[in-house]
Amino acid sequence: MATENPTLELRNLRTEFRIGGSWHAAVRGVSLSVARDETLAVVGESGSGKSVTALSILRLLPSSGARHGGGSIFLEGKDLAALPEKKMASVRGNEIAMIFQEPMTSLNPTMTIGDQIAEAIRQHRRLSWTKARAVALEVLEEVKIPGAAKRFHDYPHQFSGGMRQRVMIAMALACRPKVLLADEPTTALDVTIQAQILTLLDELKRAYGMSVVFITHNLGVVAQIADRVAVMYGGEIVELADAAALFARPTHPYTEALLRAMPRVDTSATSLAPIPGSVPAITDMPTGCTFAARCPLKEKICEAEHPQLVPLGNGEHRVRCFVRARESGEQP
Ligand SMILES: Nc1ncnc2c1ncn2[C@@H]1O[C@H](COP(=O)(O)OP(=O)(O)OP(=O)(O)O)[C@@H](O)[C@H]1O
Repeated sequence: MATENPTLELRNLRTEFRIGGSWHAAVRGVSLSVARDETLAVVGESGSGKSVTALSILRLLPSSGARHGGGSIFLEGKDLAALPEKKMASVRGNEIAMIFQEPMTSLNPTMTIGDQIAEAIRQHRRLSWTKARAVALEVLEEVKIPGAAKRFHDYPHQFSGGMRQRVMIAMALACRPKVLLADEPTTALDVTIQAQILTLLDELKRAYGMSVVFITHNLGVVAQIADRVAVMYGGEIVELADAAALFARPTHPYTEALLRAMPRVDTSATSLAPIPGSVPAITDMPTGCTFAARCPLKEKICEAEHPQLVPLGNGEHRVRCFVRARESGEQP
């Protein structure tokens, strides 16, 4: 889907891992774009390639056993895949920041919260400790930590899970990145705290004019935060659409199955429909459609040929499915 002047754009990105002496792709030709002020949710089951896509953008994959298998990663037109490592190091944290599911693993338990944020700022900006601490306090206030000035001197274990995630967000946003990659940042939190963090991220995105890539397996979270959605399966995007269009007209059978597996608060239905089968291993990718083995609509062609991501109607909605494309009159 074309986004005008995207901040971040992936074109045909491919990432491979070496397993048992040969290379296998975990990200298989992913193209997407995210504009300023936009939240793109990347959704899919465990193993569908969401995290590897995010780590590939930051070039944070292990240097042995993983490789860039092709494609480009444009940040405001600059191809990160082609940058020397030294320049890439300054992009990380400065222009693109990332937050993860479990803040405790990223925080230093022996250092106060304030000093950790100040240190993160000093890695990218030439500021004195006094100035960096002042900026750190400002960002702690921006992420709405109550009594920020006092909590500045506390250690990570003195914070609740939700407050620790706010600290991680403060640290990520301290250098005003253009892009925030958020990998399941609310999964470990209870629903109320999760909703508060999603609201905070949305406010910060607007305030700073950021682009957010939000990775989750939870369509409920997608409904709360996303402007657009990329559904991933088997290392590929299988459906790409505006969030409203995706929920109104889910088209790929995998998206439909994800929606059926999603708990709902607006109906009395209590039974969820788990998706039978599992995501294929990267060592065992089928030649045809990656979802064919689990698909209720499967036809002969689905096992024999690989479908392309084709536009439906006005092109804002795309799907990688022979059957759905044919139904809508498109040729995959
Ligand atoms: N270091 C690695 N070496 C080999 N294979 C890997 C490695 N990291 C990830 N993979 C494989 O790449 C595929 C995609 O994994 P990825 O972590 O991106 O999925 P995901 O959709 O983010 O799932 P999760 O929500 O569990 O993180 C999986 O099949 C996984 O086993």
